[in-house]
Amino acid sequence: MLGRVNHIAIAVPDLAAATTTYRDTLGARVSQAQALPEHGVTVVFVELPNTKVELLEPLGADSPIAAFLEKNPSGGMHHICYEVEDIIAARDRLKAGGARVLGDGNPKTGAHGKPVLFLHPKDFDGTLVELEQV
Ligand SMILES: CC[C@H](C(=O)O)C(=O)SCCNC(=O)CCNC(=O)[C@H](O)C(C)(C)COP(=O)(O)OP(=O)(O)OC[C@H]1O[C@@H](n2cnc3c(N)ncnc32)[C@H](O)[C@@H]1OP(=O)(O)O
Ligand SMILES: [Co+2]
Repeated sequence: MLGRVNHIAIAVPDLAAATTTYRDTLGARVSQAQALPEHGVTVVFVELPNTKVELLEPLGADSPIAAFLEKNPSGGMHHICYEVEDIIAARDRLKAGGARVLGDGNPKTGAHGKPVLFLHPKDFDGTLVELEQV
């Protein structure tokens, strides 16, 4: 079911500072910031030869990453995104196996304009899993 790792996400308290760290200190290519109000975050992507790192900071009052940053004020690894060919088939197979799909269970459009879903971290070894249909 799983394809490539599309991105690994790091939640940060200050996206501009984290962008400077990756661009200047680490010499990486970093995209322009994308505000995603429907997801409660602003993101940039660090472009790497074999995958991407998504840096994300809260956007708005109800950001889903606010509690994470309260527990991890310096930031931290937030989720891993795997590519799938058929996100509905993946969702249905996972739900049939008892996994919790977050939100209303229907895919939303992610930062890449593709359908995404999130799976509860408690069902996947303490790791928030995002699936992106490619
Ligand atoms: C889609 C746009 C973009 C893209 O790539 O295209 C993005 O990736 S946007 C990313 C931001 N959006 C999301 O993360 C949506 C899914 N996330 C959620 O719905 C919440 O963050 C949730 C439910 C995973 C956690 O919410 P919250 O922290 O408010 O709830 P709890 O405090 O009740 O947490 C429950 C339990 O899970 C642990 N937890 C929370 N976040 C994480 C995490 N990132 N990794 C691992 N574990 C996590 C939390 O510590 C609680 O554990 P407990 O032992 O009960 O304290
Ligand atoms: Co993501």
